Amino acid sequence: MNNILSQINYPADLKKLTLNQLPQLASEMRKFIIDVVATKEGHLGASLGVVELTIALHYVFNTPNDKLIWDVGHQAYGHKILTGRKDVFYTNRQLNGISGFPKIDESEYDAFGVGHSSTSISAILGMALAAQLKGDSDRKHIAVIGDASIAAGMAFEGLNHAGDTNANVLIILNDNAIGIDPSVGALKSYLTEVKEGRNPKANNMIQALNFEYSGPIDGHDLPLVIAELKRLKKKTGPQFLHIVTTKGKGLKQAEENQIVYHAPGKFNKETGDLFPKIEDNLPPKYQDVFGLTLLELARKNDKIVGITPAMPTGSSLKYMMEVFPERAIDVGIAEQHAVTLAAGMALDGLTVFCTIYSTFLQRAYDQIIHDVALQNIPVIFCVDRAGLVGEDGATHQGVFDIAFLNAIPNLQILSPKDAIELRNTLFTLQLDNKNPTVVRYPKGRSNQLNWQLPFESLDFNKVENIRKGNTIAVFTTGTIYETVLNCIEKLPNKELFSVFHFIQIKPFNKDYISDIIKNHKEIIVVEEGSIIGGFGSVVSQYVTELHPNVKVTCLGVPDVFIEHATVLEQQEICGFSENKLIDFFSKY
Ligand SMILES: Cc1ncc(C[n+]2csc(CCOP(=O)(O)OP(=O)(O)O)c2C)c(N)n1
Ligand SMILES: CC(=O)[C@@H](O)[C@H](O)COP(=O)(O)O
Ligand SMILES: [Mg+2]
Repeated sequence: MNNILSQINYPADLKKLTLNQLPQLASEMRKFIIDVVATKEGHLGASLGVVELTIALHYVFNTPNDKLIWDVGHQAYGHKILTGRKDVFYTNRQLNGISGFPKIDESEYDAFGVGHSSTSISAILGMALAAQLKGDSDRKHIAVIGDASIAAGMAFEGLNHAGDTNANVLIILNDNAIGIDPSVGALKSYLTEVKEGRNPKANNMIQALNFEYSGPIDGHDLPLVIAELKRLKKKTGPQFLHIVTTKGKGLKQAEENQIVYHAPGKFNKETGDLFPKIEDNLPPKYQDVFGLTLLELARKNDKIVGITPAMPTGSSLKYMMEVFPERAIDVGIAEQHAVTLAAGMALDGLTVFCTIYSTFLQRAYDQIIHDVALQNIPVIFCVDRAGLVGEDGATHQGVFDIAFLNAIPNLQILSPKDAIELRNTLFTLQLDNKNPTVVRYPKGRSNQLNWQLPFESLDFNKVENIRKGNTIAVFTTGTIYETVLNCIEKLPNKELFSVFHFIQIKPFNKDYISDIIKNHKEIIVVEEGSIIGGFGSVVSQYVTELHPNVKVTCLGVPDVFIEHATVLEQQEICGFSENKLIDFFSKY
């Protein structure tokens, strides 16, 4: 029964409620979020944890005039529901539906687009300083940031600057002691001690940065949170409020199993139980091919270490962490640190596998260039979620890595075509790796049930001729090769097409291209990455140089941000879904 929520579409409606009605609204909002996420999927635990805070913020402040930024934004479902998107919330993360993250072009209440963590303090400070410069002293500026996200370097850069201003900013630390996986680091220990009243220096760290600190308070005590926000609203200068919440609050299973219920997939909305997963006869996820193979290799090679910035579960480094906790490290949300830490360890003779999602590796670009490639340090970067990622959408696409990595000297870039090749790539690299190397693999499952075969060493320079045709050479790299091959086998004119798989994108095997060109008139490149600067660009560059009469056509991700949808829909939009490829090839 959404008796109160049914009357609320905007904060103005919320403000008409009495304080006594708000706890009932909180419980209706939780039920609404659970009902929708149970069937449509998405991020659950974080939004359940901030229902009271969300209500309190929109009750006390004057949004959208006052600026409110949610760090990462995976906890902003309640915010979306209270700011005009309740009726379309069922479209969350779907094609043409609302985004799973705040987005400035979706609503005037979304003050800043988010998805990657730890940006909120800098952005809100920017707005607060802009207001000051424009002579607006009334506007308020609030950023909500989690305990895992505040530990990142960028958040500290923002705090350091904000504390040196008299800007009207309120930073709210939503401390639930967990990120996706349990929070780590000395800051986490400090916050735990503050919450438990064990730290005699309690709050000094924030106060030392010149913030007025308040808390820790119970973030589920709605009257208390409202009273505190009202008090802080009257203040000027940098304020910091520390609230303590429970991730998954209100759904027993989500509170008890916070890692799984961060984004649980479909579940029973009445009981909260996950639907039983029949995973026994499914091929492995690529992340598990990485995680389980690394563990297998680490058992035999004691030089192997693993590093993840805050994604032990998502990257499956957790398997190695369970068995070799001292050799597999979660550094928290700290991609830049992870890369340079890897450089330090590798320089001392360790075989370092640093696993980072493609989208989050963007944050460590300078570290890859300056700390690793420039010094030719043989770190092995395992770049997960490389390619289209589906429902997380534009902020999380792993489609730029080939383009941004290709420009870096000394780097070897590998894109195995399937699970077995990924497994053998990892095996080969730990035998003897002299250069910094990137191994890319996508989100989702492979198609190979029996993938744990005896290891084989690979020659990465070899280009594999997977199918022989007589006129057109189709070049692919990575797992998209399979879609390409399947399409070609269905064509009436299939005798035209040869298919080649390049596991190694860089250094590029240009000698082999000359061989291929002797027997083909034209080249088509298909890749699951940005067309501009991607694998196709490299092919075009060499072919134009060496064989200017040979035509090269590139299919890949066009020069636009690809929004949330399923991966198949995104492939359709980009023009390399099965249907689109069949249409394309059959015109030859
Ligand atoms: C730069 C970056 N690295 C990693 C992630 C993946 N990620 C999304 S949410 C999250 C944990 C956030 O934890 P916290 O800030 O404590 O928020 P909570 O989920 O507890 O509300 C992580 C690691 C990200 N979004 N951005
Ligand atoms: C909010 C966020 O950044 C993560 O939760 C991300 O959605 C994880 O992606 P995967 O689901 O692919 O692990
Ligand atoms: Mg947290």
